[in-house]
Amino acid sequence: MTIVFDQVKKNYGKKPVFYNLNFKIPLEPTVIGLVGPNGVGKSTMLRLLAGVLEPTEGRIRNDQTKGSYFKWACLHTSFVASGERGLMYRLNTLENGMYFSSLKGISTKRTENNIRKMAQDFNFSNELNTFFQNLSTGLKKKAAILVGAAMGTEVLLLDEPSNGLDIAAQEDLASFILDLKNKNGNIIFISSHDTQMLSGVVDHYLFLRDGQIEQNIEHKMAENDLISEYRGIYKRK
Ligand SMILES: Nc1ncnc2c1ncn2[C@@H]1O[C@H](COP(=O)(O)OP(=O)(O)OP(=O)(O)O)[C@@H](O)[C@H]1O
Repeated sequence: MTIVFDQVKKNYGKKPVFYNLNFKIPLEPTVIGLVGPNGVGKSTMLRLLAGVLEPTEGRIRNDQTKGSYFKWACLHTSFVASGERGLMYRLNTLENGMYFSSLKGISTKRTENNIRKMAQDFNFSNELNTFFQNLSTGLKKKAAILVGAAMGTEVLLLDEPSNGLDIAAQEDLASFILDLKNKNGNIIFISSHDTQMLSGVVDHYLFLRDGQIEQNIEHKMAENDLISEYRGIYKRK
């Protein structure tokens, strides 16, 4: 199964973000890093993949599905927003998991069980019953990632997942992402500026520039190589 971008153009009002995106992403267990400077379109790309945004022109499709991409994406992708947004403030993490699963028509019991299980690996078990509004910034981030992952969709879309996490939580996140890929077979897209986290987990990089994919690098990179590549592409000294 493959997600295909056919001549995708995306504007906000008159402002173009993507001009003419043509690429294919095979849906196999992998971690894909979206990289590029502020404002280049990483979050927009994740939202297009999630079906939250529609292309202004062109089409996104799944090569195995006849219906609309939006319908497929609702059931098969989970988008975890950056910042402290994303979950319902007056629900705890278990309740949030059940709430968002019911919106997607996914088994709430399965999500609840997944959250309890995954929380152990993610060092979050003691926080499961805390209202989202009462969690710290980093713990809100963890809660949102946990809920996204526990819904069990094949594709997980993480927007700046390591922002606000302390050092131990960053390590938890990296091993959590690798487990999702290796044990659950997930396809994980990550938008991030965190070169250390990226170099630890990413198998495939998409460098965005000027409304296009400037470089498509299908292998892991050590952090120094990633930074050199970045400097080369964006002409940073
Ligand atoms: N809802 C919106 N309405 C209008 N313009 C928007 C909207 N969302 C994003 N933009 C603009 O689209 C461009 C791409 O934004 P996007 O958030 O996708 O970039 P990004 O690469 O994720 O940036 P960052 O690294 O700062 O998070 C930016 O110029 C931004 O100002």
